[in-house]
Amino acid sequence: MAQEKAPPSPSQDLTLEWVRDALVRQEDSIVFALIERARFPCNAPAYNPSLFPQLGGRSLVEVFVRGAEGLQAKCGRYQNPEEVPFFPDDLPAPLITAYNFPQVLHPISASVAVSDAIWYMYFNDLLPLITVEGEDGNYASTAASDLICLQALSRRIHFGKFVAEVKYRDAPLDYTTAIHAKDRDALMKLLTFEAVEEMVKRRVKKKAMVFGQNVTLEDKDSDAASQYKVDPSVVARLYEDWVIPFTKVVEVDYLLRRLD
Ligand SMILES: O=C(O)C(=O)C[C@]1(C(=O)O)C=C[C@@H](O)C=C1
Repeated sequence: MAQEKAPPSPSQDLTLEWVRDALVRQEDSIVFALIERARFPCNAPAYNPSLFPQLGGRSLVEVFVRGAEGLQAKCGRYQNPEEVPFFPDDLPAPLITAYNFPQVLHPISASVAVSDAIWYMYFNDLLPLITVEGEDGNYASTAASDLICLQALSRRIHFGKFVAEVKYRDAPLDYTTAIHAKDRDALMKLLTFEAVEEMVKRRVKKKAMVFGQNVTLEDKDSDAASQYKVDPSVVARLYEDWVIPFTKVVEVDYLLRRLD
């Protein structure tokens, strides 16, 4: 039986091809997560910090994400350098011995994060574009779907650290000059590949069409089948306006501290 081969570990194989393959794979997780979230209406009460006084001034979704991160921290999630929590303060220590994750990033990578920007974008910009207005009371399921979306987006965007590390190793001299000059614009120029960005946007739009179509047993396309569960152009816009720009900010922030 044909099976996907195991992914190479980043320490053996830290190439631009490897990190780009990882980003392509993560597109699937993001598109599927958005499709799942879009099953529910907006469910605004889950995001209102003053609705449930027993939550101490936090929204239900914030309580959910903090609680989930606490549990996952105990189970070792954040020992993996690919994972970045939204609420890093006060996370409990892991209960298990650390797995020996390959340490390919510079230690300053732990201080590079754009979690606040992802959080703000997700709730204020993206959710209104993928959900219909209204509420159905499924606040916990909605918050659980939000967590999956947020974690998938965060992993993808913070993967910029690995992309930046590869690019630095491939052309240390070019990058060193810009890093010493603290020249964000020069770094941004060095790491930008517009043709790759165009391909990414076209591919995620296509994935939203393929993964999000309504499947029927009719031979002919019915109206239902031609509607998508998440608007493919919104997924393309998510990448164009937020995912790719945030990934590039992570890359620049990482590179600026790469020689500390
Ligand atoms: O593939 C790369 O080289 C990346 O840096 C990733 C990425 C992206 O976020 O998709 C970001 C910047 C480049 O211009 C192209 C693509």
